[in-house]
Amino acid sequence: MKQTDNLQKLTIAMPKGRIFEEAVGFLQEAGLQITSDLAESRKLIIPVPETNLQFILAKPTDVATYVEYGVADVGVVGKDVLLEEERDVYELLDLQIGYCRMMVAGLPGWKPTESPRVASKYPKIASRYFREQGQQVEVIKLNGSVELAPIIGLADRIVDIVSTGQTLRENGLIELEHICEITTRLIANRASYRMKSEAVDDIAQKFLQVIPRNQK
Ligand SMILES: Nc1ncnc2c1ncn2[C@@H]1O[C@H](COP(=O)(O)OP(=O)(O)OP(=O)(O)O)[C@@H](O)[C@H]1O
Ligand SMILES: O=P(O)(O)OC[C@H]1O[C@H](OP(=O)(O)OP(=O)(O)O)[C@H](O)[C@@H]1O
Repeated sequence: MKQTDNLQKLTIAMPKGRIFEEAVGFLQEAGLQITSDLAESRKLIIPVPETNLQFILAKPTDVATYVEYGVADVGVVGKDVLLEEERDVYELLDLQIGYCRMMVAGLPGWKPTESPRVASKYPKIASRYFREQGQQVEVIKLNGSVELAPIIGLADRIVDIVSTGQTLRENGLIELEHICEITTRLIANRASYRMKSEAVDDIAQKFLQVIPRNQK
């Protein structure tokens, strides 16, 4: 019997796209044998040789869904997704990568209207924020290029992620209100956290050792 046969098998959901490379770098630093050319492959399930681990590559917004349903034991996901999807998962660690911020933005000189409209890829975050501010707004869900909305007159403000600020700048928009900071998190399925505590703890410990090196 191979040494790995005794170990609890662990499936880790990884986000494809923007945070993928940073997350892979993180895993490599944590000592996991994962190759950096994964992004070029179309393979979606990747076993890590000589270990009890396998990765599944998911759309960032779906990572918490795979983890909530237990088809992945742990996942790497942006706080924005957790706030929007409100999935029933444990948030284990702030990995302190994927830094960006959730903002309200709009045109300079923006003035409140009688029936304000806010466009966002994050309708729940936007609705919650304006409700907390005591403001009644209509939230319009978009799937991308959200900065178009105020320029073209679909909405007077947007709620979106800002990182470098380039997209806002190049479209003549400004940051109006700061909602929250966003970073990438390690999450776990609730049952896996209990039933596979050793394997989950082991991966969390590996991640934990890398975090101080990543601090801004
Ligand atoms: N500038 C940024 N814009 C968007 N997401 C960012 C940014 N910086 C870090 N992130 C993180 O990356 C994740 C989004 O990655 P990505 O843009 O690849 O996904 P996506 O929006 O689902 O992609 P798409 O819909 O374009 O396929 C977010 O969940 C967020 O936590
Ligand atoms: O502040 P910046 O560095 O410019 O980054 C922010 C932009 O990046 C994201 O869009 P993304 O590139 O994911 O494209 P999208 O319009 O398809 O959502 C986000 O929705 C902003 O539009």
